[in-house]
Amino acid sequence: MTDKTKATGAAEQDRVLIFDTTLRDGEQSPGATMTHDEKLEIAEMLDEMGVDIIEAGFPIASEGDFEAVSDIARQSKNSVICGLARANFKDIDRCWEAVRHARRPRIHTFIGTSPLHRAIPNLDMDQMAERIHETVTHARNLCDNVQWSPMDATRTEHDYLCRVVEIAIKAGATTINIPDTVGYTAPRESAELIRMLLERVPGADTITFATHCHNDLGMATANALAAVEAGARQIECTINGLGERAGNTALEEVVMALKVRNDIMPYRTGIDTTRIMGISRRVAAVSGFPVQYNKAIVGKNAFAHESGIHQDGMLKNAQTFEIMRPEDIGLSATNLVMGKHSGRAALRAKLRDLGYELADNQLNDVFVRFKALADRKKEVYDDDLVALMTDTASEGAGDHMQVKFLRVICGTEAPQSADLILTMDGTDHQVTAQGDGPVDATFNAIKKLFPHHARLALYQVHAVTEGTDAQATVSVRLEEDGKIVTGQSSDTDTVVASAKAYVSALNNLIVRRAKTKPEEDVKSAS
Ligand SMILES: CC(=O)SCCNC(=O)CCNC(=O)[C@H](O)C(C)(C)COP(=O)(O)OP(=O)(O)OC[C@H]1O[C@@H](n2cnc3c(N)ncnc32)[C@H](O)[C@@H]1OP(=O)(O)O
Ligand SMILES: CC(C)C(=O)C(=O)O
Ligand SMILES: [Mn+2]
Repeated sequence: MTDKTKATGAAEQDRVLIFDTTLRDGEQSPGATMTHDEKLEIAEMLDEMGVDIIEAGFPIASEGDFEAVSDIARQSKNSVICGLARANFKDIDRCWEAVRHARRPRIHTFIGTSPLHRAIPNLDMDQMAERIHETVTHARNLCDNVQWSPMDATRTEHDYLCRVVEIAIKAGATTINIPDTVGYTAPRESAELIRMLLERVPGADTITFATHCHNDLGMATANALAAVEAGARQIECTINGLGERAGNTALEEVVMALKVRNDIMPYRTGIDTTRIMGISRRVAAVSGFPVQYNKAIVGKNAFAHESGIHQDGMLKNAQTFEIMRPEDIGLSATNLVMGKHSGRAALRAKLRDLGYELADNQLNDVFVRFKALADRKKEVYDDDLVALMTDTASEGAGDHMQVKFLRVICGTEAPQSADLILTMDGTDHQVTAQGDGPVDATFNAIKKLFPHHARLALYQVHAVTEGTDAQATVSVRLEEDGKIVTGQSSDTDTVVASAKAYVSALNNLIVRRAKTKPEEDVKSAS
């Protein structure tokens, strides 16, 4: 074993560590905020799929971030749990307080080292070098697993970059991450930078180099892979490439590229690739960022063939037009067409393919919903079933209210109006309200029955499948006193889906209030 493999903890030189930052850099995408429970769920899925390091959040950023990182640390099984901290003792202490609950904690501290970024905290080169020495030393005194990042490394002078990387290594950093913060580099340059650091920095062979790329010029995956070929052994990435601006390197892309082109990139990851589709769908749902149809690996069209020559080739030999098998990323291997004549056995098999393992009583419940949907739709597609499962998961047995009846009058003559019956704690309440459009009228009706001050932070609709009988999935995000809750629902009627999503968010809000306020306050607030 070489010194380098000792430092990475990897058994062999060909092992590339996967560092997922969906919950930190991914969540920084404007509008991608996830709730506490959603973060825990995604972290569990990341852990189970074999992600080596999960960056769970930025603990100093808010109480919510701190709680999320602490709880993810507590629930972690195999993954290293990492939190982000700026280059100051307060951030680092707060980060340690959160990650220390993990079986394998890591502190990730960073500072911008390029000329543009050095000007922000107004530090000259020497002062910044001193700050790096102090903060990495402090982090290392708390935790034996410390990652340091020179933010905007790809626009930092090489001599200065070598100098600060050496300081961080001497102060005890075990991983040095080289971020292309603004997605500026290109593959050859990305590789040369890692090679240059490995050659010039004393001690570089004792730590792991990581690559952290952004997709501003569409090169995040290529840049990350180039860095690996030059010696980086940790790739920082996010599910679906979620992240600031144009996003980060997509986990599914680098992992599948290393698997499919192992002949020319002989590196291994520890990822169970059959879980890719499941987590991609879940991250899309909870972040409210749908995956574009032609997205590599996880896009709806990634394995779809419509043109005759392609279909002919596929029928004769799938390898003619497919470089990987759909099953490898967890896409349905069976070709069961689901509709109103399907039974429980087919539904169970189909849901298993989609990543849902159900007990008998759960299956019975889902089957009733499936039949109701199949009565309204000719064919129930995989995405319809995923929407159905998401709906089932977001409805709790202890929900305070449910939509019982909704009739909306809409059309060219304003105002539109909604007749609504909500069952609230077992009692039906009826109301009529008007609004600017059917959804506005419906939301006004709900608000009349359940007055509140939560702000509607997001209302998003997308069609689950094609066709005029397609289901609509609606996501609603509400914000109250800095706390965020979401609700989701699907229905072939967009307004019904909207009403149910709004009510689901309000049910979550009630739970949230109960967790943060004394009993009496909760009652009076509603
Ligand atoms: C490239 C990246 O992804 S970096 C991570 C970016 N992520 C985020 O910013 C999300 C979370 N951030 C937040 O919640 C807030 O910005 C907080 C809580 C961290 C800080 O909030 P505030 O104290 O109000 O500061 P604000 O955001 O206005 O400005 C950032 C401050 O941090 C300083 N700073 C920024 N980066 C660093 C760093 N790496 N090390 C030390 N200080 C830093 C800035 O100089 C500025 O301080 P100043 O106001 O004294 O000049
Ligand atoms: C905090 C750092 C690693 C970052 O996200 C970036 O530079 O893009
Ligand atoms: Mn980043």
